[in-house]
Amino acid sequence: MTFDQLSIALASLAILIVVAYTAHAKLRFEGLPTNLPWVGRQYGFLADLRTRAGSMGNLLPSIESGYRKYSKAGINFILPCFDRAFILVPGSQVKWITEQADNVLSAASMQIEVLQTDYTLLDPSMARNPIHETIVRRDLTRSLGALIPDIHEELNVAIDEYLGKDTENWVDISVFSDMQKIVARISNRIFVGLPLCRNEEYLVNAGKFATDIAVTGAVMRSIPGIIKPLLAWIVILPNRWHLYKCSKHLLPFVRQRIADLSARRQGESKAGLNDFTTWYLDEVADHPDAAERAPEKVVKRLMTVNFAAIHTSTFTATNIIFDLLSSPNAAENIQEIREEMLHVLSEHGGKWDKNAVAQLVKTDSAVRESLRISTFMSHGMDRMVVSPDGVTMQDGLHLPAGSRIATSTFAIHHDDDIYENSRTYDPFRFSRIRETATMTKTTQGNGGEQKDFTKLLESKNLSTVTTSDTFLSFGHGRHACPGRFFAATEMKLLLACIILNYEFKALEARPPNQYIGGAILPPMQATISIKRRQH
Ligand code: HEM
Repeated sequence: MTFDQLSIALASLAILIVVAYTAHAKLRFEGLPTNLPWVGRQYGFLADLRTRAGSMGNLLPSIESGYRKYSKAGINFILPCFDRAFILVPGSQVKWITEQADNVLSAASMQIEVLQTDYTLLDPSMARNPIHETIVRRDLTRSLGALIPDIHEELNVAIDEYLGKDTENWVDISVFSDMQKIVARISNRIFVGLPLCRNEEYLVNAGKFATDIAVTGAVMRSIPGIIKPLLAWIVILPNRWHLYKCSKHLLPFVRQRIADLSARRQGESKAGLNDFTTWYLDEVADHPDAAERAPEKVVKRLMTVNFAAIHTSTFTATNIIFDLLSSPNAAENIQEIREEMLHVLSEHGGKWDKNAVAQLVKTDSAVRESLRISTFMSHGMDRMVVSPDGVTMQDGLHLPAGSRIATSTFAIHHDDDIYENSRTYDPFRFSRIRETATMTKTTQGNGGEQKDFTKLLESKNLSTVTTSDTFLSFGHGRHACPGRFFAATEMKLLLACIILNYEFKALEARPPNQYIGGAILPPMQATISIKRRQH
């Protein structure tokens, strides 16, 4: 086949997809409750097409306007997106979402649909039987204290390598790109350990695989059901390629680890292995489906958990740095955080451990505040109604099976009735209350006990890992991000390594985020100036 013939064939295929898609997408706006207001919908000539096109650039203005007009009055509204419509429920209904059983409102079904995981993760069982979630929720969280020295060591090696050691000159660094490299390293220190967590080829391709899932997931969603399996093999070629590149490193590693663990079980080796791969292999050692422990499957689990960890934490780390450096009084804020770090370190013999990290109250507040103001989700708590009879909400609205619901995460986080001066990054917004609680505890006598207790409870609910119906960056309820305990520790230690080792030039303005559909991406090209401190 000549190049021209190939082009004509591909163009015909593309036209076929678009025609089929248009017919297919029209159906997705049907079956919604008829008595709800729509926000962002176009009417008249080519209305559906214009509505979908309009949602591609930036959904946020529609969500914010619907939030102000309807959600604040406790009313649901319909938000049309490119390939489906969501019913956006008010913040007051978030608790109701968390109370529904998984066979009524499903988080997994949404992930399977949005990311098209049956195709993009290259194995439907990854999302349909998410054993890795249990491992993250249970084993990673349980082992976090013991892993802090490893995380800290890896951070130090990574910042030396990526941010440099020049104590004489100011250096411009690309924040997003360096954070991505550092996050991939730290995550893999706890997924696969040394030395693989420092293998550039593996890390780069694991990051690319994570991007593939988001990108090819969006493409796969646009392909109608009948021809989806046929086209999938072309669309997910990048996923297969990056999996192949990672497998070259992961497969020998996993095979060796299986052998080591088998030796350990027989008492031949006392190796103290403490990472995701070990926890996963221990978990599936007696699994009724032997395929779960096949090295190829373990590799896919590692790729899946890399996907869950890398972009989320990279976006967060990038946002924290830009928020801090462009905050009012940036230099003073950073100095205050630095003093807290030095004080806590000196109280813990110069070493970071679980208690020391827990005492970084101001640092924690700066992280939570950035997750609040710079959440990367315009909507969140996405769920699909999966009970065949649908479900009826507290306000009497019946949601038929197949409805997709979500809440306005960004608008809730930027509501002045919930957060005073909600559009200002105030790094100590959450620590001020926690500090007051501690002071109350030490200065009040017996009469103050009750107040003390209430304050302490309140303060506990303000740490980065605590989710609520007004703090939704990790979701909320049963499906709230299980990796958040690790992520919060990682972010605080990352900040400690950077702030204790470098000076920064404050930014005059926050480089703007980018908005694509419902996603809010941090600035990916922006740089900052840093200089290594002389110790
Ligand atoms: C700052 C970094 C992170 C952010 C902001 C974040 C955010 C989220 C959000 C919003 C959800 C969906 C919750 C819902 O639907 O209610 C989620 C789910 C999840 N996250 Fe994270 N995440 C982060 C880091 C991580 C890390 C490091 C891991 C793994 C080590 C991880 C593993 C997962 C998993 C497995 C789920 C699915 C949970 C379920 O459906 O039950 N995340 N995350």
